[in-house]
Amino acid sequence: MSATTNYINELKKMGDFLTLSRANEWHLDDSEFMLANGTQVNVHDTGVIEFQPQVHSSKDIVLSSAIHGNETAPIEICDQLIKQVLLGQLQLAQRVLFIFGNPQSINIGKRFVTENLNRLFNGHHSVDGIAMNDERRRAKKLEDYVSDFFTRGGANRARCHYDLHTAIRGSKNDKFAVYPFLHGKPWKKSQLQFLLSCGVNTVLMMKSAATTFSYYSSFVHDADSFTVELGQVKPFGENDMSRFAKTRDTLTALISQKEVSYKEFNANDFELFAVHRSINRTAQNFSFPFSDDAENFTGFSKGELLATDGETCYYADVEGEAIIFPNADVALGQRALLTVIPLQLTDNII
Ligand SMILES: O=C(O)CCC(=O)N[C@@H](CCC(=O)O)C(=O)O
Ligand SMILES: [Zn+2]
Repeated sequence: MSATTNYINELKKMGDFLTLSRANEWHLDDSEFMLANGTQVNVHDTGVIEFQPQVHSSKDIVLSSAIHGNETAPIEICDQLIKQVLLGQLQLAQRVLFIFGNPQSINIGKRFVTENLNRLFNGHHSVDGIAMNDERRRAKKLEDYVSDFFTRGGANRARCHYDLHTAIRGSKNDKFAVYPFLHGKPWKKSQLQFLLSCGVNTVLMMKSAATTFSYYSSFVHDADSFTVELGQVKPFGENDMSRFAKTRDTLTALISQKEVSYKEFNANDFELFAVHRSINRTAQNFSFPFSDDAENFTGFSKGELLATDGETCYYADVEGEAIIFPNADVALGQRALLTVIPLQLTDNII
């Protein structure tokens, strides 16, 4: 029996695509098969599995996790959903592409192996003069799988991509989403309603292009795409999965129902923030004046020190400027801190 036939039989029996992906860190031969309920399954690579239901569908949905390998809660959520589909316990109504981004980084329990995968999308994987590595090759492949998935779905279908993460630090607003820069296109209430149903009431609106997976799908494929932060990083086995029940139930409904109705849009249900600025680390001696347990969304008074990058000191220039994703250990040239300020809804929302 070939290795591929072997893994197909095992998948049909156990539904454990996560273990299969972790056992094949950077490559898995592709394969296709059909479930008893008529769902077409395509394994494109390690960590990349597509489901197409027999019924007519209207949405092409990408659910990614493990773009950072130590962010385990989203991996567990997706693992459960994939198992339910493979074992015929969940009947899909929509096309879905699940992605475990970086199986080797899951195995080593780290954010990445050589380089942060989420800084390599939108073409940043291939830059003249910079040597390729496993994460760069993986970023390119993931772009291609997403591109192929949306292209085969065809035009005039709803496209969405939820890239699921957890944050390194605790957050005053435990769950939040990053809405990639839309280049002037309007934000969508329907997407905020979906996020709220997931238990995410806090959204940061980016104001510039990025190298992230969610920005790639949004910019290149016009998908409704978000980075979704589902609480704080924990090792496998330490996540209280009851904290993710709303997210799991909403994702289940999204992929298994023809249409899902959400609570009517009410701006008061949300806390929206505009990204005020992004501070990059450019010097070896980069530091924050606050402790490692300072939470995301902690606000600073105007004039307070936010970060020191070599000779440059950054001070809050707006009252209440709040910190997001502070990380002094990033590679030189990369984002070490985002700051945000509250955003009042404008009319650029439909
Ligand atoms: O908590 C942190 O410092 C990082 C959590 C994380 O991985 N966040 C994403 C956000 C991506 C985006 O800006 O859309 C990342 O840093 O890649
Ligand atoms: Zn992450």
